[in-house]
Amino acid sequence: MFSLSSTVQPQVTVPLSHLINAFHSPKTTPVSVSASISQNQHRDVVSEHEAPSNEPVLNLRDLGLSELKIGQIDQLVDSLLPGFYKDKNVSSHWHTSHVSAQSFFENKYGCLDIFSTLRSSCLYRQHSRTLKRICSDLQYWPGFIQSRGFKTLKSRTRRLQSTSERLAETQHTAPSFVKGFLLRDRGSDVESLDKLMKTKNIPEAHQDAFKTGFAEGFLKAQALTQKTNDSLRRTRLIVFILLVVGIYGLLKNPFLSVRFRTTTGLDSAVDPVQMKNVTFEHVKGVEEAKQELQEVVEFLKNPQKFTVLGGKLPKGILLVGPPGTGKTLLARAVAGEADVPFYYASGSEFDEMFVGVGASRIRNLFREAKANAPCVIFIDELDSVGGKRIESPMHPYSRQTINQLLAEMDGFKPNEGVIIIGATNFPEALDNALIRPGRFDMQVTVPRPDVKGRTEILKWYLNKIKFDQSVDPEIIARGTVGFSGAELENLVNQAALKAAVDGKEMVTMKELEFSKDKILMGPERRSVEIDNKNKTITAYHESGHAIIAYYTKDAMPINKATIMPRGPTLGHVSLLPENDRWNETRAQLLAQMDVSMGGRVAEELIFGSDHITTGASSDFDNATKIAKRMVTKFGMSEKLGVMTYSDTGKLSPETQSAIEQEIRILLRDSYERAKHILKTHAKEHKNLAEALLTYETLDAKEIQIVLEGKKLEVR
Ligand SMILES: Nc1ncnc2c1ncn2[C@@H]1O[C@H](COP(=O)(O)OP(=O)(O)OP(=O)(O)O)[C@@H](O)[C@H]1O
Ligand SMILES: [Zn+2]
Repeated sequence: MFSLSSTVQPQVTVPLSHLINAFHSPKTTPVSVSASISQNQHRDVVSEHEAPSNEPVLNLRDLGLSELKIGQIDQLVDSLLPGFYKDKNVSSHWHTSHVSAQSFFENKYGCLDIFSTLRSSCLYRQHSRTLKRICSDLQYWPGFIQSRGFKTLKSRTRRLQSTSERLAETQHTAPSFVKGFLLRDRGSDVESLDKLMKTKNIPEAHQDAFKTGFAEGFLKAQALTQKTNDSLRRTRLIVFILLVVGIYGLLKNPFLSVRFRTTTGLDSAVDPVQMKNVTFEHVKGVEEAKQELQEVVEFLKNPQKFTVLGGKLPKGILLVGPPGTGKTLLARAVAGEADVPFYYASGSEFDEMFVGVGASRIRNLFREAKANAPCVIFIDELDSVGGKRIESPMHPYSRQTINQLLAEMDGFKPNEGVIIIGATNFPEALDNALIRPGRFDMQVTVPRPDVKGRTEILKWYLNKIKFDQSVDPEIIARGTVGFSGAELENLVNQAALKAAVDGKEMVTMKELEFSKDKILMGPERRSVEIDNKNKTITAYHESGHAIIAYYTKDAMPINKATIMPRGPTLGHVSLLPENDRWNETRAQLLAQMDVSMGGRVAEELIFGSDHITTGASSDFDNATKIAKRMVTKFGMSEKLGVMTYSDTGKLSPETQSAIEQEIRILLRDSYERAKHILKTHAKEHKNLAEALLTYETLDAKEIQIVLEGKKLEVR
């Protein structure tokens, strides 16, 4: 319950008229002041029952006392009633703890003990003796403070039951003026304060001042609580309004409402996202896919136009392609182009351990989509919901989820305007039922972009950053065979970060090359200490590769040579295909092998056969793979003919040894060709190795300058 009583003063209604009446009514009922006052008995005196609630509330101005300060009460009382406290026998055990006394009082009466509060907050500490006693007495006055607290039915009945008993006790135990109040309320004789003062021998002239002193105390307390009360009411109003507005917003806001509803598990739903800002313009390098999806856009724009002629559009389109090639982007662009809602769901969201949850989510998704047709539902990672998996302990209800998906897809008519686009990296993993006509019956391949596509994607993302005019996106595109759109976006972003770290104003080719190498080969290992001997070996090894590449007609053009350690390598030479190679010629394959051999040949020629290193092992791997494929797959061996040998382990020993023999010959010949070139160009080889030792990294132009025997400009 909403209880503020411990921190903020609750609403107070002090029946001041009682106090004032007591001061001024000359009632003369005999007084019996009890000497022994028990705290518990006193508490029990007061009950909610007896609290007069409609009494007029006086304010300070009515009494002409608005200027009187609380601190003055003590003085006032002391001067007016010198002997009053000395002989008043107030039990000292009351003062043990005003905090617990107060909470005890509250629990008991359901109202706040304002005197105790006053006493503890200001008076008690400052006037420990005199006012403490006054306040102790006042504590048992029926000054009612209606606390907005927590009351149990039990405690209330208990109070009601015991009221009469307690009143009886009061007559013997309560201070006389308290009793006066109580008894007056019940129509009995009332003891007046005047009488009390007479028994205490207060001089007549001082009695009025004494009474007003008490009145002032009450009024001060009331004024204070009234003020607090006003601000409390205002705060409550504001909190209430905020609460109402908050709940309303929660239900109205689509994003929040999704979250709100998804927390309820079974009732989860997905809300659409309007995709106005994503169009086909944003998807680069996948022209064929865009063309195929164009008709879906037309359909979404005007479903009737298509169905009038009896045409049937696919319900489901499957986008197939490697990760990061823009499948999600394409689906968004379809919705954006058609300006219809886009419902995104990831297959893994439906993969639930609990029975029915996945199926229920699918149901909700389709229900909402149908209500908002025309629209696009996109299910990413379709294989994780629609895979051909047998029910396993990990996915106990997958079958149920697939069935629900199939049922939903079958359940709406083609012209309803709902298009489901699924995306997967593994179409072969999909359940056959899903790719049957009437379901995901249109497949669109989204391949990795070719060099033209990569150039376009790089240009697109370069245009979003500051880059130098000398940047040639095509060079980067040529060096990033196999990169997806997402990887190219990342490359440009990393280059921008690198430029920022280096304090550059623009991104140049250097940063782009840097981030490309970082993605391809891992980060630079600048901290690695490589001794001069190893550095020299690496420089000659890498320039060996470069020289072969440079002087072999069918080798790919060199892009860069470096002896900067990166990832697991100590250096590398990168070559750029002029185009994506869809086909490779025999000469090109042999050239690749020769370039691979260049490193080891260089080591042998420069340092001697005893000083060759282990650094060429991956070069040999590479060369061996090419040679093996030439012999067993491409029919490029005269001896073994145009036959393919897929499982070499199952071949006859003779064939196996013949294959091995052919591979060995190819590798040996390659090694010899490389040796010949390096011997012929020993001078260039040496110059290049020295340039690498000096500059660490050389680009294509610089390599050419060195090999032409020109001097490199000092960088
Ligand atoms: N062809 C592209 N043109 C422009 N940006 C692209 C392209 N491909 C990918 N991107 C960028 O990469 C991000 C990731 O691509 P997206 O999520 O569409 O790939 P995906 O094929 O759906 O990948 P996944 O299979 O991992 O879900 C896109 O948001 C976009 O920024
Ligand atoms: Zn090498």
